[in-house]
Amino acid sequence: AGCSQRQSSQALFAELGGEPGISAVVENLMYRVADDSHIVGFFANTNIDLFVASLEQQLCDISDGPCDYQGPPMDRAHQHMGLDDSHFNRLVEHLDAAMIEEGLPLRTRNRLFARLAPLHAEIMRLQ
Ligand code: HEM
Repeated sequence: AGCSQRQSSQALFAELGGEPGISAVVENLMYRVADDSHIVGFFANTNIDLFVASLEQQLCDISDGPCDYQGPPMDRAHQHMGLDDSHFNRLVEHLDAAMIEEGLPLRTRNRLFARLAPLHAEIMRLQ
């Protein structure tokens, strides 16, 4: 019981492995996106280095890490891309698979998804 109490009070950022952990997950995610013909087209004109840096910063920020997300709000960042739930769910599946492969336990993955879930409405707002 002592252990789980300590674990539940640990910042999500630390559970994710800090910046190296987040960056490993994001890199793993990008290989999966690159291999997925259902969504890779959205990134055709994207500067991947900038995208990766921005996503890492956002994940650090929402996991209570020492970062301030400096990118555009999620509705503007994704406006008029024609995204629907099939694209969103695919990205979430890849993110989960990436976190599993990087060794993150269910509870950590679920904690991150709980913080990403509210972004769904924002991302879909201007489609
Ligand atoms: C929880 C879901 C998502 C999160 C947290 C997220 C996060 C981000 C972030 C942080 C950026 C960078 C904004 C910038 O600095 O310019 C971004 C841009 C982008 N996102 Fe997402 N995104 C999500 C869902 C999706 C989905 C489902 C797709 C398509 C399958 C997608 C495609 C893109 C593309 C193509 C860009 C780059 C736009 C550009 O080239 O400037 N995103 N997203």
